[in-house]
Amino acid sequence: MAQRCYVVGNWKMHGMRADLSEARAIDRASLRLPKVEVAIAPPATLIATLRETVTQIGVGAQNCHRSEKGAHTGDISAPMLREAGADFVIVGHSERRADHGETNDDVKAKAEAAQAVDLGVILCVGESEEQRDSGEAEEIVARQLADCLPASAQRLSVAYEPIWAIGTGRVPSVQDVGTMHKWLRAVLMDRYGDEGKEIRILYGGSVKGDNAAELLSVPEVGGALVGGASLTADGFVPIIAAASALDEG
Ligand SMILES: O=C[C@H](O)COP(=O)(O)O
Repeated sequence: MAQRCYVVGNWKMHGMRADLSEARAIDRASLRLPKVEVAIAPPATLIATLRETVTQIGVGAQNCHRSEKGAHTGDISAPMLREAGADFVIVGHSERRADHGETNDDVKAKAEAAQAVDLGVILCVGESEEQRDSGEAEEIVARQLADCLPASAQRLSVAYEPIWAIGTGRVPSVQDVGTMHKWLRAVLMDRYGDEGKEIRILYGGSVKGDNAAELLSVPEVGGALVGGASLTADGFVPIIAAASALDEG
């Protein structure tokens, strides 16, 4: 069965209670666009409230600890996120790798911790500008993915996010996105066999209403992980609408 396109907003360190009105508007719009699976990952402080606020869209977290509990001041575990109302968690975002020194081993452990409590996982990978310029982006990102993959494909999605495209307004060519997604699909099938065919591979990095249709129509692109443009209904709904229109086309 063909899966719905998955469009996920990562609010990063943005969002106060007042911003939930945007999430409500996105939720209402999503009711009119049921062919697309929509979700928002707000900051942890808003997960429980967002869960109670929306009815159509998924609610996720942006990180979890690799352990279930313990002496880890300031951290939040996967079971805690689940209890707060999260459906999924993003792991391995390049901002977490850069800001908190997360390694591929950490990312894999976090993904497995999330799966252990039946949270969906969006596992992020992506190359730096230097790696792209050196002509080795595909090999490097495919290896990064192979090193991060959890033992099971349960509720797993992957997000390809070239670091140089995040928040910059720059996007790779559709050819480059297509080539990368093909490589990532090969890694997933190599690891999980036929199950690897079903894993959605999202594209992330400067997705907006005006480039979403083009990016989402690339073969093997199963959705989008959206930062800045997901913070408002005006920015996010056109992306969801573009995904919905593609499905009809
Ligand atoms: O997780 C989302 C990405 O980092 C993309 O962010 P952006 O849409 O602001 O470029």
